[in-house]
Amino acid sequence: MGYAQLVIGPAGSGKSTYCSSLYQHCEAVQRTVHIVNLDPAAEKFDYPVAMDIRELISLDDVMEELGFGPNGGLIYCMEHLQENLDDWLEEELENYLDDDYLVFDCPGQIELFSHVPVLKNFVEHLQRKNFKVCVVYLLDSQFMTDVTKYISGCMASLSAMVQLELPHVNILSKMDLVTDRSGLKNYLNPEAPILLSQLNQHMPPSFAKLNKVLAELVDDFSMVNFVPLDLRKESSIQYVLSLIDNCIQYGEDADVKIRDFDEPEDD
Ligand SMILES: Nc1nc2c(ncn2[C@@H]2O[C@H](COP(=O)(O)OP(=O)(O)OP(=O)(O)O)[C@@H](O)[C@H]2O)c(=O)[nH]1
Ligand SMILES: [Mg+2]
Repeated sequence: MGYAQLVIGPAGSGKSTYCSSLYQHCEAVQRTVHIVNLDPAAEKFDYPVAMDIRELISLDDVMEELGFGPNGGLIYCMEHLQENLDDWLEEELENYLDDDYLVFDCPGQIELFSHVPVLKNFVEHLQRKNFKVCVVYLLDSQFMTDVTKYISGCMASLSAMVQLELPHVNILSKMDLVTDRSGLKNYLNPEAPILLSQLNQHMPPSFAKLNKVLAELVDDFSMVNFVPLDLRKESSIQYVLSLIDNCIQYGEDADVKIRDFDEPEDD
């Protein structure tokens, strides 16, 4: 049994920075995680790269040789990854043992978790290999400054939940940039009436009906809740990690084993 986080979210939401902070945190508490780069366009890393999609295919080559633009090129690369799950990924995974914990740093194009089945197939492959996978969706705290941006971020998260059907943790990243925390609660646990009134304030009256449906969707499902993450604080990273671990039952199996072993048997 292996464990995995699939770190997704809009471009620039802080995925790679999260991965590197997580790596450092784990190193400090003497826990091993392996960070995998799944972004064929990535150029520099603040974490040791355990596996790298660029060894399979690089965006530069695809753009140069096939004439794709950056976004089309990225989708091409990810589809190439999908076609190579049985060889490239399979071979790479052989380097990891049963209890290993992998963190996949994904590209930021939201197409990847809205309508292209690549990540879905990727995850299914991991599951066949006995990995327990949790989606970690990052949204930049700056999205709170504009409720219309925020709701689109929620929709993207919902779409990942629906498409990937996995345990899912939403994170509001870059909390160090938030100075005014007064309205924070409304964004961490959004409620329909508040969202609705804010949306209506920001959009022309013709959107009222749509706003109502959107606000209710986010609220009704109670699926979109965010956990704030402030990378300056070890306690914040620790808390987020414990939530994710809990979702994939990391550590629980080990506990059970110890308990089984310790407890005397009744005759
Ligand atoms: N202040 C602050 N800035 C951050 C934080 N996390 C990331 N950033 C900055 O936000 C920018 C984007 O961060 P990345 O980690 O590269 O974001 P990403 O989601 O990996 O971006 P893509 O891979 O391009 O989608 C960088 O300039 C980071 O320095 C944070 O917690 N606080
Ligand atoms: Mg990145």
